[in-house]
Amino acid sequence: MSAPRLVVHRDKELMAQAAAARLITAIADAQAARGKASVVLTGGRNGNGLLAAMASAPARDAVDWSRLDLWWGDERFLPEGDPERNATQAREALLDGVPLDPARVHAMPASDGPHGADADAAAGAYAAELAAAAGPGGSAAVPAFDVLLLGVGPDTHVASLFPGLAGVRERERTVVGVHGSPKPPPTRVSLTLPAVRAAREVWLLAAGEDKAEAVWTVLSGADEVDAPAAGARGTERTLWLLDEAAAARLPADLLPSHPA
Ligand SMILES: O=C(O)[C@H](O)[C@@H](O)[C@H](O)[C@H](O)COP(=O)(O)O
Repeated sequence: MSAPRLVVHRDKELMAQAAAARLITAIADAQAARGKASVVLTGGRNGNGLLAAMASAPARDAVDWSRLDLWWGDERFLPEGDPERNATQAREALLDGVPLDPARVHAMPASDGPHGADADAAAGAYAAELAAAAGPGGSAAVPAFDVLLLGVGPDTHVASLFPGLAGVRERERTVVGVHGSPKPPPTRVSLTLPAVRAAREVWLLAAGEDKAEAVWTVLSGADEVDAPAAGARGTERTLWLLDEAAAARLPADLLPSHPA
């Protein structure tokens, strides 16, 4: 397992713009190599900031949007169209402005969907959708995601996997219902770490001084149950995309030799 790579940018705006350019290139490279690309989106300020930066990126349409499969790492379990849903925010930031194939946009179920208010049933349905999409190159249960994005919470959570809670301890299922989330809303649906670790590349996004302790905790060797971001790694690469404020607590030996 290769060590995580860090890239530190001047501030959160530049981090979002650079991450957007990096994602555009990664998608275009995957599509050139395999004819399609599969990306897992994340919610939160950094995740949505990246999508907004993609929307205005000069190279945006180097992506063949019609051959891009989009999934989510987690979702707030709310009614369809709720402004707090990650899918709603992603559509506003980018998705409604690019020619995606709707059949390739896999939003997690809403709380007023076919599973009603049963987040565990919604999680099971999303796991089945992932398994149906898993082809050659993927694990038995999820597609071979090219890039899986994760915002990192100040408590080191990623997706809706929170320190010490049941979701981060899950080792069999790929998607779980989350109840009692410390970050509102309390009910969510989330990929688990086994699903995260099936991705070729995992990119962790952290900007702002409120993330500095979490970044230091995780990169200093914390256990994944205590610090879920510590369990987020790709089969080919794990990349931390930071700004200087979020990297401020890192000792010199953990910092990249040259700031980006
Ligand atoms: O549903 C969510 O809220 C996100 O998926 C969550 O995992 C988010 O990525 C982190 O909490 C970081 O959020 P910020 O970037 O806003 O700090």
